[in-house]
Amino acid sequence: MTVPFGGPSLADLLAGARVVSLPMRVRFRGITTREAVLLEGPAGWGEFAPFPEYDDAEAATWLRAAIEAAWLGPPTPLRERVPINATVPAIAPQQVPEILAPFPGARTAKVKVAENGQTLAEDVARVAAVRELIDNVRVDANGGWTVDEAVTALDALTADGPLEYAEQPCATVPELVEVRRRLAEVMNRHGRRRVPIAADESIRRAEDPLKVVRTGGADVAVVKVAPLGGMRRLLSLADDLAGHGVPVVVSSALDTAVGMNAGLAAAAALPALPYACGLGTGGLFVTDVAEPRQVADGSLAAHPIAPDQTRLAELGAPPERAQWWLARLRRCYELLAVSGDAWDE
Ligand SMILES: O=C(O)CCC(=O)C1=CC=C[C@@H](O)[C@@H]1C(=O)O
Ligand SMILES: [Mg+2]
Repeated sequence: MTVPFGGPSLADLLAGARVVSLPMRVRFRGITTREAVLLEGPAGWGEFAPFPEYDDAEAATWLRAAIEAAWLGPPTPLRERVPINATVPAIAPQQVPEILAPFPGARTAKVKVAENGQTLAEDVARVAAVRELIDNVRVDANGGWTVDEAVTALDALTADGPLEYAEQPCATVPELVEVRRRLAEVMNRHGRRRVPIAADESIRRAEDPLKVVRTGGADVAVVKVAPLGGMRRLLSLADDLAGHGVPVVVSSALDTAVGMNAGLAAAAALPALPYACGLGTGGLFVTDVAEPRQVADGSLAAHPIAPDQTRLAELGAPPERAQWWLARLRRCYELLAVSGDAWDE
């Protein structure tokens, strides 16, 4: 069997693998339990946690990122702390103060909108409740609107104040281009500040992550370590995006404390960090695999933390789920090995 990027063998990976299952405080992205495989290697810990519905080809990229973290370690940091945004799931307005409590000093909030089964009035009420506590608000629709719905919704959501940006208002790149153009007209007519468009799924799930930028569909790019295949790949994409004048926002993929190490390390190594990062999602778990990092003055310390053995034992996944994850890890390893992938340092 070929060993990918001169890194670990499959036996090395499995030797240090722990499958965990973390209960969540609130439903987020339709899930209430987050499962992950944590890998211990010579450079530290890495996390393999592609969402269950992803196929093996997409999941293999996440494994690449896990191996990079545990066998190669983080890139050289340029800062010690990383500013983060508060993340607000699609909850009722009354729950907003409780959701914002674990983010002391956060100056930016990201609010989920366009949730299945909810109305625009609910989105408007949630954003209004957030604005009472944090005035710089961005929204994330996860591609849930049509072009018409996005224009109507973003018009309504800016009636009482500007939005920092709207993340993935529609699913496809041509729709993002259209929304961006139509919104500029509407905002201009109302004499309001333009709503910049941020691309998330159009970057992390795309064959060509630069396409959305080249076609004029995004002002900002949301970048995540695991779906991009690692910290160094994220840094290299950020460099290409900077060449197009597009800044990045590093976000989590609902990572455990181990996966968060990689997001924070990537953010700490970026030459420019103009936006608060979506790396404050640790608070969405009831318990995490390490003592939770505390948010102070709206930022998190960037240095890596190791998982706690007692917590790992307590959070161990049920045997059938552990088997499912280890079988997935084996298949993804084979895909990486066959692709002959190599570290591009
Ligand atoms: O960006 C943030 O504030 C937190 C991260 C976050 O929102 C997400 C993490 C994981 C899965 C995604 O559905 C979601 C996102 O769409 O950005
Ligand atoms: Mg998003």
